Amino acid sequence: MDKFILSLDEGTTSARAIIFDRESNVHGVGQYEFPQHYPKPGWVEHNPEEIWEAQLRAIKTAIDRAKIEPSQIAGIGITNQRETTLVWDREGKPLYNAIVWQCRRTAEMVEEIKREYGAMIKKKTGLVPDAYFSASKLKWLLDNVPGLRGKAERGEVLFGTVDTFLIYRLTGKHVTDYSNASRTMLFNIRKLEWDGELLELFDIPESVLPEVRESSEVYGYTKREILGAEIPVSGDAGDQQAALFGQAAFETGMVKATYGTGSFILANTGKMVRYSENLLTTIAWGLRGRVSYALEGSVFVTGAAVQWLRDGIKIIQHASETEELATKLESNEGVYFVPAFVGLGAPYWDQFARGLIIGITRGTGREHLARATLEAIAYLTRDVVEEMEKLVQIKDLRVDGGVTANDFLMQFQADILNRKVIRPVVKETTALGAAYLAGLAIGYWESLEEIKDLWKAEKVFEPRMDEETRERLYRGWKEAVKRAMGWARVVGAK
Ligand SMILES: Nc1ncnc2c1ncn2[C@@H]1O[C@H](COP(=O)(O)OP(=O)(O)O)[C@@H](O)[C@H]1O
Ligand SMILES: O=P(O)(O)OC[C@H](O)CO
Repeated sequence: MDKFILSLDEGTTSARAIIFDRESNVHGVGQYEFPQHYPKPGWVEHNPEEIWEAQLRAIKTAIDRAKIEPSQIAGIGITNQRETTLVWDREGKPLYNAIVWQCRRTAEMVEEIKREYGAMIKKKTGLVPDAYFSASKLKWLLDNVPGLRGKAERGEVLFGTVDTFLIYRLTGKHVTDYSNASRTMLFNIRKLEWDGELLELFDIPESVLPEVRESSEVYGYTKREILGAEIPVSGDAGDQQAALFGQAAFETGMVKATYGTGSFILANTGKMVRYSENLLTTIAWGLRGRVSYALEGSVFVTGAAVQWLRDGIKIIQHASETEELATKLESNEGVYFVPAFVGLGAPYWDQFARGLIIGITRGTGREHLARATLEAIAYLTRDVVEEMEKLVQIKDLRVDGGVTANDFLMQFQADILNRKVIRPVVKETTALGAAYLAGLAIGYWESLEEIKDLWKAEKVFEPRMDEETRERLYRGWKEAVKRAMGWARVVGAK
């Protein structure tokens, strides 16, 4: 009987499950959204039970649609929204809502820590201190959830990112992988261990931490009552690292951009730990006794700005309408939109920036806002690629994620970068990367060479904008960003 790999892609807004075969064809997909909770301005939470339910339903739907038996699943790969912080007890019961990566509740705490310890943190973890990462979120939980610290000190609390929570529920094992650990701001990326000094700084008891493993190995087997079969869970990577893997970007200098809720641009730097002032150094994966590193530019809001046009100000009904609206105009006519809803990530790292639309005249309409939103996504990517280029030579950009369905944006991206933008045939690169990691651990795929051969381009966008236009547009963007920075401080908002 044919065997398949099941990949779980637990994202910020929905949980997906995808069944792949050896040629990386998709046989079944299940996807369910779950609620976002915003208890206060700038705060973002998920209910872990809602994540779990969505993920389980997605698994069952994917298996049904693929018309296979659970016993035909050779292995399971897990990939996840990163940094989002959960605590639960030994029975697997959540002790609070998950604090989502976008949540700003610890921004002030991190500003203080950054002033004194910024350089030390960057050296050890590769990260620019920010409320984005798990460390301050976990400290907040231990300091604010009644009784939690006491329980933690008695060894009754388990911490983890979403991968760890799912693996715990599926197998009963408390583990994570190098790529996810590298996003906590508690993990030493050179020594490959939890860092004592950082644990002390954030006041985190060691007993809550998961064991850190490679991204491709058997962590445990699914409990029989869940799927009626004991299936090895054998791959785990943060979603952006998994996408780099799924794009077969195995060589130094290869770059991918995933455009979803936010955008995440990663360059493989191989064995080299490269530091950039305004980018993150992160672990790409641990595989077959070797750790690979990456440089990352994390842009917090891109596709979410398109969602805001749809659900916030309601000027469109479907995300795809932005393409038609944008192409009604010859140019942006001077209108720029900086979607700094939760501050700005790479390369600006301004926790207090806020969204801005500038250049509005009486003639400004929906099409200008749509175009400015799509253009912003491309400018934000160029901001990151320019920083990366200072350290690695970049040839072209492999792209994936929901937003890449937008051909106007992909062409504009190629134009504004003056580089080829390549979209692959398999769009589910993140899930595919996790599937590959799971399959490599159990011999479903043998080698990286085999995987490289499976990667195929669907469309190549060639740059065709003249230099004068490109640089003039980009200068306008840089000016708009300056005006958005620090705004929450100006108006005294938290
Ligand atoms: N045709 C399109 N043009 C622009 N944005 C789009 C289009 N289709 C989807 N999106 C955006 O893509 C995002 C969803 O992409 P996805 O990769 O599923 O994100 P995530 O994994 O972060 O949940 C949404 O924010 C949506 O607004
Ligand atoms: O859920 P996504 O795909 O937007 O990814 C979120 C990132 O992992 C956050 O670092």
